[in-house]
Amino acid sequence: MTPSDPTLRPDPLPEDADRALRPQLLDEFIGQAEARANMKVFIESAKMRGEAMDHTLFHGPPGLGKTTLAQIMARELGVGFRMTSGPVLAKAGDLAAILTNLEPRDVLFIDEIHRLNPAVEEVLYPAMEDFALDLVIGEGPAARTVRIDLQPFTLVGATTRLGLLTTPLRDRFGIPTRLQFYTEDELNEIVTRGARLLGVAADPEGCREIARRARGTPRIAGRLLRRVVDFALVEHGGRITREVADKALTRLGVDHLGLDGADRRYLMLMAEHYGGGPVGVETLSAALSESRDAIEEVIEPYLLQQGLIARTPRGRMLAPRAWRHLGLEAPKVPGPGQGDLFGK
Ligand SMILES: Nc1ncnc2c1ncn2[C@@H]1O[C@H](COP(=O)(O)OP(=O)(O)OP(=O)(O)O)[C@@H](O)[C@H]1O
Ligand SMILES: [Mg+2]
Repeated sequence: MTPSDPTLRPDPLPEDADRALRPQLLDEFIGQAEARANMKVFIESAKMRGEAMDHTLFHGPPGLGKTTLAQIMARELGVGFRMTSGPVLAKAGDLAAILTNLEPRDVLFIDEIHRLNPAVEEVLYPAMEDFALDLVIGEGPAARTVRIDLQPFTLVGATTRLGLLTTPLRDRFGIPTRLQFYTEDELNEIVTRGARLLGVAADPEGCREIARRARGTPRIAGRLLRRVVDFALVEHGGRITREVADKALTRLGVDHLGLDGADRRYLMLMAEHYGGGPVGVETLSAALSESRDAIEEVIEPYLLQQGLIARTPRGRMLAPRAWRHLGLEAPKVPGPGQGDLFGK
């Protein structure tokens, strides 16, 4: 396969420094202790057996390390890494071309696997199960199926929306792995390591402040670190202290819980216009001019994890913690349907 192949898009790295901060080996990867310990065993076992590792599905909110772990897997297994994504694979033939070009035991990474077109997904079933490709030759009554054997390979899928995967696809992954938001301590380690790799002087309290406000997400931690470095260099003599981090993050609109402008707009809308809910996601999407996907994949998971909102069958609701965070008084008389949260 040549680099000009449209299905082999380059790794989406927004900034060069991203590459420098990306852990290369399982032991450098901080956090996700449970997933990492399991992966270590599965990788070791596959190497001992000399077989392709079982198909693995990473799911969880954006920026938690799905792509990074897929690359680490290939490196630790000592096999090739091929990368594509659901929306890029338009036709069954696109995927067939990639599959027939794999070397034995290669890792094929399909990002956004919930966005595969159904015709492409059908090709994947026999490929995953039997390492085979079923080609239909001819049309009408003369059509017949020819089976082509593939090299054994490991499919690694990544998705932010597990619920959108079809059951047959989901069932074919032997190792489904959910990635969690990172703890403040883990992010602190990531930020400290990042500062070291970027060669900037940073106080422990400075790193801690960035970690606390990174929304549980390594990608955000890396981005905030780079912005704080900018402020530190230009306005504060180059050293990251707690004060510098706090000033920089406040200027960037990141509050003490790590919420950004989009998060606060979401919470304020619910508080000011809907009395704390329940509000349907479509209503929120229209009022905020954000896509429903962005709301469900990017904004809500962290707000839910932080106990700022709750999902109920009738829609989203603000939790008491969100009212306190916004500095607003929660309505005294629960609105209709608020019994779920206020213990009616
Ligand atoms: N455990 C970790 N330790 C250090 N850095 C990490 C860790 N996990 C992720 N990162 C960094 O965070 C960034 C985002 O990671 P990655 O691209 O793997 O996320 P993702 O889950 O694939 O996100 P998306 O869903 O948007 O594709 C990368 O720059 C990576 O270097
Ligand atoms: Mg990714």
